[in-house]
Amino acid sequence: MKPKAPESKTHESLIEIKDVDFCYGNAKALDGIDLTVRRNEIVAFIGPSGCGKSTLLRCVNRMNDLVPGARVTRGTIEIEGVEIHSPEVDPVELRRRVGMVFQKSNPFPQTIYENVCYGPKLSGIKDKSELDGIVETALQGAALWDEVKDRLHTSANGLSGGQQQRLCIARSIAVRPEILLMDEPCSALDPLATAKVEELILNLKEEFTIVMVTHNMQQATRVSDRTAFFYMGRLIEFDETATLFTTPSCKETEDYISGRFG
Ligand SMILES: Nc1ncnc2c1ncn2[C@@H]1O[C@H](COP(=O)(O)OP(=O)(O)OP(=O)(O)O)[C@@H](O)[C@H]1O
Repeated sequence: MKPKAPESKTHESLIEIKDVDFCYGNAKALDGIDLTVRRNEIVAFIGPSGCGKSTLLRCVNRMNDLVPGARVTRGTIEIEGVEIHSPEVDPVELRRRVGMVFQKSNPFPQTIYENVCYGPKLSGIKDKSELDGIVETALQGAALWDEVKDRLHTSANGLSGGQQQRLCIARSIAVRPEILLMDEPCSALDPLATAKVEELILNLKEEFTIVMVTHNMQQATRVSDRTAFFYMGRLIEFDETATLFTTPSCKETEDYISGRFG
């Protein structure tokens, strides 16, 4: 008898959000969100402006902790079965495991090399050859190595917008996170740079689990496995991307994807 193949990790739940309400002061921004993200999938969050996509994204690595008065008021968020607000979870370590890429690329005003090895250095790595290896691997992973390998010690500000965004992705993956959160990572890029970053995101899926906010519905269809549609702080529908965009179950989803509002 053939030995049983090792169970695929593809469908394992990595992030489990259960019945989450979130408030900024007294204003409720999220209402009863239930959503599970599987390992090595790409989930897209879509919906009209102000519906809570970025808020939910920032809940996953507790970035909202930095906003005064902002808090989860109900429900739980677990990563690999551990509630991220429990006392044993160090938010700094959580943010290493759950990296973030922002809408506008934000390289530090330093060299390309220094940008990528910033996180690893902070975590105590000092050995030059180890850092060199980390920088090369991260830049390769971000599909930027060939373009910058001869100018690693020049300023990151000399890169194009698309290259800067890939540098920020390299900086995020240099600390080996498990999850990458991306908040409209292509919204400041032209179509060519967007295509490169989208291709990169698809490749990163082999190693990472990705949750991305996008206003671009074509981008969600090109890149994501599953899509979540939000409206006024609620998760209206969450399904396989092809299903959600072709045969949505809810009227609000249909109205939004067909451009009737938003
Ligand atoms: N720092 C903040 N303080 C107070 N309210 C906030 C803050 N950030 C967001 N909000 C409010 O929370 C709600 C959800 O905002 P959020 O940014 O999560 O929406 P979004 O769907 O990501 O919007 P967009 O697509 O425009 O980025 C909005 O009503 C917004 O005004």
